[in-house]
Amino acid sequence: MTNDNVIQVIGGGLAGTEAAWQIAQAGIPVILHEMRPLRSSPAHHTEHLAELVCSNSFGAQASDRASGLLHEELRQLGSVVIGKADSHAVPAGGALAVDRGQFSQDLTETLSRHPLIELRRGELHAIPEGVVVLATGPLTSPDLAADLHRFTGMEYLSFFDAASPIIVGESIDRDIAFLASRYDKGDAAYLNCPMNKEQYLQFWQALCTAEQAELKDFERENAKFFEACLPIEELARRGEDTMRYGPLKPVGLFDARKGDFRAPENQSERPYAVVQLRQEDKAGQLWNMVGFQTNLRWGEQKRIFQMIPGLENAEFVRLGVMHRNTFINAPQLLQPSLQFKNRPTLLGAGQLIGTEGYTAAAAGGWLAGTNAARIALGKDSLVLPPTTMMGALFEFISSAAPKHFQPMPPNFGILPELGEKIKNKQLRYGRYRDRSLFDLASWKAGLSLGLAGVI
Ligand SMILES: Cc1cc2nc3c(=O)[nH]c(=O)nc-3n(C[C@H](O)[C@H](O)[C@H](O)COP(=O)(O)OP(=O)(O)OC[C@H]3O[C@@H](n4cnc5c(N)ncnc54)[C@H](O)[C@@H]3O)c2cc1C
Repeated sequence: MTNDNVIQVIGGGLAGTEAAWQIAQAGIPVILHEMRPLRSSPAHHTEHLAELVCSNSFGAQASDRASGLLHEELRQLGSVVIGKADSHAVPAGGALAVDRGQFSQDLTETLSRHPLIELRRGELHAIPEGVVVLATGPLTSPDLAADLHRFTGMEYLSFFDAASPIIVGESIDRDIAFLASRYDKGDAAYLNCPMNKEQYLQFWQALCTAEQAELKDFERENAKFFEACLPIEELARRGEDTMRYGPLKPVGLFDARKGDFRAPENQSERPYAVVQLRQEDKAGQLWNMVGFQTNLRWGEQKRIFQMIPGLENAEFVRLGVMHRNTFINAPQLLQPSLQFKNRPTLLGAGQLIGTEGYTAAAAGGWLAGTNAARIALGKDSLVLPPTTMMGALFEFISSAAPKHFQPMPPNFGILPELGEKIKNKQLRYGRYRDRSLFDLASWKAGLSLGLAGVI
């Protein structure tokens, strides 16, 4: 590809894939650089674009939830990532979960077929000239990270994130595990492993005393975890009941083989704790352990997770791992258009700029890609965060941290009614009822991790 107008996107993860697609759809040629498979990150396993490194879920679908709202808006904005997520959805109650293999393979093929996209395999060691979208994620390769460090003159921020194990479906004991979605929402999509009190307490004790994998530099700096994705052993250490109020909460789950869960005589059948498994692939051959991200030694993972009723003979195709995720201090370095303040032709997207999670990465990729195309086309006005949630978030950021952001125009995107409600704090989100708008938005959609360093 020789066109002078060509835009370079670095990183073929969730954000880079979306950005490259939006640029190409705007009629601009784009080179998408992806270092895999020539060089892999510690968390990726395949050579495909938009690989999901841990859970296969993009979060709740309902449009009054932060993730669902972003899904809906991204759909309307022509997001290729959410479009393909819809095409490869697997049953997951009220969540948008995908067959990760089919999803990433389809995106790789779709982008490779686009006449304006050149998928170039190889690691970039320095930020190139021209219009560039930087989307190398939380595990940016060390050379490029050093170049970015030189360019920004600022230290990275970081936290630790972990991935959970995946189990072969046939090795799960279906006489014990039962199919159900919490509160009977949607299809009975999850496999649930019920525990009585004694089983739970033994399991809890085992987790509290289990051997951790080597933490290397993690220990020295007193590891900060991402609170929305804590390792299961860290939850266990926080108290006997913490897991029962988190991923193992027993409410809304009942084994239909035991009768009607609403009947008073069946109340005693309620489990003390429940481990949930979410379907990984369309065929239902693989299941991932929901909320079981972990940094235990692999031998310990097998020993302890096989204590879970129904998983006594579980065969693991992937075990949990933990990685340090780094990101830049976005509020100090970026404009709301995602352009770097000191080089407007360079844009950032995805978790590199602090937007944690698959859905948020796609949203940032959409915005950075759209703006990069507009810059290359010489358009003078740039799109600001266009979705309701992003709009609400940036509005909030503007008022909370005026020194870091320009005020947003009163534009609440394409679901204006919801946006207004969020802005006026009228809309509360189920389990986040007691939290502020900032907490809610930061968890799902924002530049919050960047903000955490400055507010
Ligand atoms: C261990 C772990 C567990 C996680 N669990 C979850 C979860 O359960 N749910 C969730 O929603 N989110 C989870 N996340 C976060 C999620 O993975 C990210 O938010 C999301 O993938 C970010 O998308 P991205 O495009 O910014 O980065 P990525 O998806 O990581 O993509 C970045 C891409 O850039 C490439 N790259 C890096 N450096 C270079 C270079 N120099 N040259 C060329 N290419 C390069 C990488 O190979 C990669 O393909 C987890 C992250 C980690 C690390």
